[in-house]
Amino acid sequence: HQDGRNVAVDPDTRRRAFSWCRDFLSGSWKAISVNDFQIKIVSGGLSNLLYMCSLPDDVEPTGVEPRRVLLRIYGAILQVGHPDHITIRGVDSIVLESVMFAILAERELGPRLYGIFPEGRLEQYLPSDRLRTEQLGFPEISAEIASKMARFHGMEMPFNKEPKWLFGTIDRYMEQVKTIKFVREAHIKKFNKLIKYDLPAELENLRSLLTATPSPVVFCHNDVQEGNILMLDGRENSSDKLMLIDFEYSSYNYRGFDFGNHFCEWIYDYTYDQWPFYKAKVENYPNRQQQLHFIRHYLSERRGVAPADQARIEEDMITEANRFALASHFLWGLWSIIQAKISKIEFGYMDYAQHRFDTYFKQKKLFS
Ligand SMILES: CN(C)c1cc[n+](Cc2ccc(CCc3ccccc3)cc2)cc1
Repeated sequence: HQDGRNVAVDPDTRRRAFSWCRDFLSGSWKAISVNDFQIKIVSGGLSNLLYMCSLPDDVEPTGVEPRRVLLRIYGAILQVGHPDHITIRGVDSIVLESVMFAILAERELGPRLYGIFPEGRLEQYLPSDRLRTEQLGFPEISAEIASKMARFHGMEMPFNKEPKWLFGTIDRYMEQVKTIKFVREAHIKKFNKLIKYDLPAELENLRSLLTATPSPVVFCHNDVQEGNILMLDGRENSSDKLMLIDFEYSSYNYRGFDFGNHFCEWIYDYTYDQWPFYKAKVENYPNRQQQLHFIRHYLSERRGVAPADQARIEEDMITEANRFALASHFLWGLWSIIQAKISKIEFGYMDYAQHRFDTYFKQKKLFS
């Protein structure tokens, strides 16, 4: 639970938050004063600022308005390619992401949406905990992640259905990596080690391998990792206890990427509190039996598949997932090299990139 540190919220944010809650939630929110208004910081990351806003305990909602909401204030993001200045997030991505959030909210696949305005939005506050990396492998949890992913993939969304996100993003990152000039000795040494992989040549091998790997184009989450999965409070005995969140990178994409990327995230624990601030255990990558378990629950949303076909379908999906896992290593490996240059967050991005590419070449031998 991130009930927010005791950090006081600055008066200006308190005033703006209060007026958004009053104007967009209405009901009892119009009956309280700014002093009665409760606000606590949930997370003050660089990309988004999150606050929990509540009515005072002794005030009940008069109608359908929620008594507690999550206020998200869009942060400026680091525009890659211009590492020396922060630009305001591109308008197009805010509009697309807001439409996506609203549609998923209405279809009950994401948190409810109570207010939306240029600076941010008011979302349903979900009492919950984020999953821990080790929980991804728990059979019951893995089964529910698979069925939530299947529901996500079944969505018809008003976005471009050309599957250009994966290699469009990889190609863009590759161009940026080619122009990066590291100055810190530690970065230069690690970068020179990475160069030995001849990544531009390897990218062409990956492109042809995946072109030869059939994978349906569906609406993908693209970042199904433990930090983006909520374990909802009070659902201990329910089979519906998880919610996928953070759709910032969602797009039409090859289904295999969501499988393989999620399988890769079983390896990486980002909560490690010492350098390099992640823990990698390649042995945690799901084995064949765990992959089958995931795929069977993903397919269980489907009806009437003949048993003989089922075995063949499962086998093909295992190949599909493990080949697209290579794209996950490649994509986030390149992303991490760029972050090493532009990010202010203390994290072993170059070490992480090296690990992703090392694992890429190891798994390539096994799966392709
Ligand atoms: C942009 N995007 C959807 C992703 C980027 C990277 N990754 C892999 C990944 C995830 C998390 C991290 C750790 C980021 C972090 C940095 C400092 C402190 C805590 C976490 C690194 C790489 C997944 C998705």
